[in-house]
Amino acid sequence: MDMAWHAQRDWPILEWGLAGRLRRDCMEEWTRFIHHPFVKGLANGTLPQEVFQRFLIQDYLYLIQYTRACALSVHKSTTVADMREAAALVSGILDTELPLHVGYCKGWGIDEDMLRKAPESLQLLAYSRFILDRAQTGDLLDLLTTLAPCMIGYGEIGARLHAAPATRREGNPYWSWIALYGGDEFTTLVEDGIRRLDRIGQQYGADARYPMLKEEFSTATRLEAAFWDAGSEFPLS
Ligand SMILES: Cc1ncc(CO)c(N)n1
Repeated sequence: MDMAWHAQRDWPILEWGLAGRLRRDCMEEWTRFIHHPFVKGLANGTLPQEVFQRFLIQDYLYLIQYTRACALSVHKSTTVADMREAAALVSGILDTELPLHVGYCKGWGIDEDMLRKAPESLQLLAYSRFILDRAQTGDLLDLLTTLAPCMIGYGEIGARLHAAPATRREGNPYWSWIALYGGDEFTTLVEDGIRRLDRIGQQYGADARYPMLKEEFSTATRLEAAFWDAGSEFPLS
């Protein structure tokens, strides 16, 4: 029996609509992102703790920049319904995800002061400034397309690792990370994001603009793949 995880069978919405088309057309970059050695280290628990800590610090700084870009999606919305949806995502990150991240870092011995004082890595600078550029110069569709690999990719990684028989559960220090991104709450967020991208795509003429959208999705995916090494510049302590 084939035990491998297939989006088509295990999470079909991943292949649906505009997001599905972009993911398929950028499969080479996508594979490098979601099957990165860092992800394998999370799955089998062999990733060195210090490497994970340095990554978490950069990821916290990333979420702040990501939230600033999301805030611009409120400004770019042209209907009150779209504004509300965008604003809900901004408060969701500020009130739920960021405090969770701070609590999670504390469990790994990283306090808030360390988070605040940490220098931004080149990977973070490149990725966040790319997102903020698309957020400032593009419209709502450019922005949501640029933000899509982040949300969908972590959702797919979470779902894959959660389901894979090869993933170590007991005694794996990274199981809580896997459970978060493979859990129901994050899964629902990703599914809402996939539907929203498709709806905005239809509204904003995605078909005619597809080459540019593909470029945005592809670049963001390459930057996600590079981001696994975001902590590598900075030794702890
Ligand atoms: C770099 C990165 N991409 C995606 C996510 C998912 O929120 C995250 N926390 N960090």
